[in-house]
Amino acid sequence: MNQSKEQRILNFVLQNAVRGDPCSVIDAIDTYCSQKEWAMNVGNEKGLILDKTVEEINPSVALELGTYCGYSAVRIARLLKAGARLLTVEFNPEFAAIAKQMIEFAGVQDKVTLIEGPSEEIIPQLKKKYEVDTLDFVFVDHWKDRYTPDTILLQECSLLRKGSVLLADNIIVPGAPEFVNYIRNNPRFQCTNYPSHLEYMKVQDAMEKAVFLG
Ligand SMILES: O=c1[nH]cnc2c(O)c(F)c(-c3ccc(F)cc3)cc12
Ligand SMILES: [Mg+2]
Repeated sequence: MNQSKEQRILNFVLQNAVRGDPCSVIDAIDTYCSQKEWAMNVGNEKGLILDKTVEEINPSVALELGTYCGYSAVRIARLLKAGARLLTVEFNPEFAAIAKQMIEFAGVQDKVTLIEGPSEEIIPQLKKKYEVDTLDFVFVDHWKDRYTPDTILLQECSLLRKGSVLLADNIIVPGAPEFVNYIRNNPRFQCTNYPSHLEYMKVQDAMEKAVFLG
């Protein structure tokens, strides 16, 4: 049966990166996706904005919505302090299976809990089933139509505290105009826009940071 693009990305990592070395996994994915096949990893330019945000917050508990192949899960987990953890949610079973192998090969599996399912079902389970109190950091990178409803759901489930930081990808491409309108006009969030480029392309994109004010 024909291999998927995501399987080809994983194979390239297994053959070209170093087991247990997250940076080599990140570099291998970026090499493959810039030279061979484009894929929707956050990439290295926006990835540096993600890195700086994670380092600034130094989160104990982080949530990622949209795992895909695990590129940003590895990016985030490699920066987490001892005992800190990342919960990452992926709806697509094929993507989740690839991401699991990617996370394990990178050697960050002890910091990462990969949860397969729709975000609207997983978010309400985080407190009781996944023993989350509140989230220090949320990387929003799943599907533009879920950005606003899931941000509202996080608040309804009391998962945000004063100072919790959301970082959303793809503000320009594919774009999340309804989310931008919601979050920038919501007095409970302090927003900052970070212009950048679409992964592996010379196309304008941006990330939006939103700090919950409590
Ligand atoms: O669906 C997505 N979820 C999360 N991140 C994405 C992304 O970073 C993209 F670039 C894109 C994208 C896909 C096709 C294009 F032509 C442009 C952007 C999509 C997603
Ligand atoms: Mg994205």
